[in-house]
Amino acid sequence: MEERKIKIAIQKSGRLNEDSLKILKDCGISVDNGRDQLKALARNFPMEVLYLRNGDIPQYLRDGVVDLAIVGENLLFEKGSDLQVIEKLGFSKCKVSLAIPKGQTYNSIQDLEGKRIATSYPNTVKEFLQRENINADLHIINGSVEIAPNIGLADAIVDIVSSGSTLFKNNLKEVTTLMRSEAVLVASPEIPQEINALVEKLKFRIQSVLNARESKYVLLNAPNDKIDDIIALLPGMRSPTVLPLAQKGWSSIHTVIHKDRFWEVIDELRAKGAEGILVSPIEKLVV
Ligand SMILES: Nc1ncnc2c1ncn2[C@@H]1O[C@H](COP(=O)(O)OP(=O)(O)OP(=O)(O)O)[C@@H](O)[C@H]1O
Ligand SMILES: O=P(O)(O)OC[C@H]1O[C@H](OP(=O)(O)OP(=O)(O)O)[C@H](O)[C@@H]1O
Ligand SMILES: [Mg+2]
Repeated sequence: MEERKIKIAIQKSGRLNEDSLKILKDCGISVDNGRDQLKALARNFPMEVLYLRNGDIPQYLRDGVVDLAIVGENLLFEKGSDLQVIEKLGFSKCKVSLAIPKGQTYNSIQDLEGKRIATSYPNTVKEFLQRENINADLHIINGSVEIAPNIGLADAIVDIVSSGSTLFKNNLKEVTTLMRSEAVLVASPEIPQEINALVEKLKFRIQSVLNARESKYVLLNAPNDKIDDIIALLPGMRSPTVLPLAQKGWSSIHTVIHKDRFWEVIDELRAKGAEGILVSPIEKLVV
């Protein structure tokens, strides 16, 4: 019998499409980009990719039409809170925020009482208003939400904010954040047992890719009498590798540094006498 493949849903076009395909590619799984077709078979992994509208994906997961999907966390909050997130993927980071016209004063959430709020995320806004004990009128619009206050349709909006440039261009200011979001891998509650091992295999690959994206491989040279001081600075994986250089009295030290600590550690290393510091990206990091 033919092996059952993983069916994964990816956004057909939009913010998540490219990075979703990129993460699969980094996992060694290559597929066509979905520009011309709605379904594609991966070339080197038992996987079928379905290219769908983001907003439709929660229902497909629920029905078991797909086993896995990559969506924004904010969409799950809006219409998929019953679905299980199996991995945060670290891209498409954004906020869902409330914004009002720049010229308006804002003291507290209470200012929204009785106001009109335009949004594409009604459930998210309703939950927020309920939590804050506020009554407001919701206007549901599917796109270009930021235009609503300028055309007199609403007093405030709730929409996605990333760089803030769309708010800026529309003369709006962010006043509060309802939630933070990033792309996530989500599972269907109906995943058949026969593909559990495949799902685990994919998860393992994704984790190795994400670990690698977070870290840098660092090589440096140091005089032998500085090695202990330098090693004390290095977080490393287990402990750094120290190899003698051809030049007497010197060694080469190899280690892995988390990208968030990177510049801080490099400055400290230089201060302790490290030289010839070479930094490279890591392709996969299996821990
Ligand atoms: N400016 C942005 N910066 C970062 N992430 C974003 C941004 N805009 C949207 N996102 C994230 O990408 C997801 C998809 O957004 P996008 O606008 O591409 O599609 P959509 O209109 O929500 O869905 P559909 O596929 O149904 O048309 C959002 O749910 C959000 O998580
Ligand atoms: O803070 P910024 O960096 O400006 O990003 C925020 C904008 O990005 C998204 O729209 P998108 O470009 O996806 O267009 P859409 O309305 O067609 O979905 C979102 O709906 C905001 O309008
Ligand atoms: Mg959008």
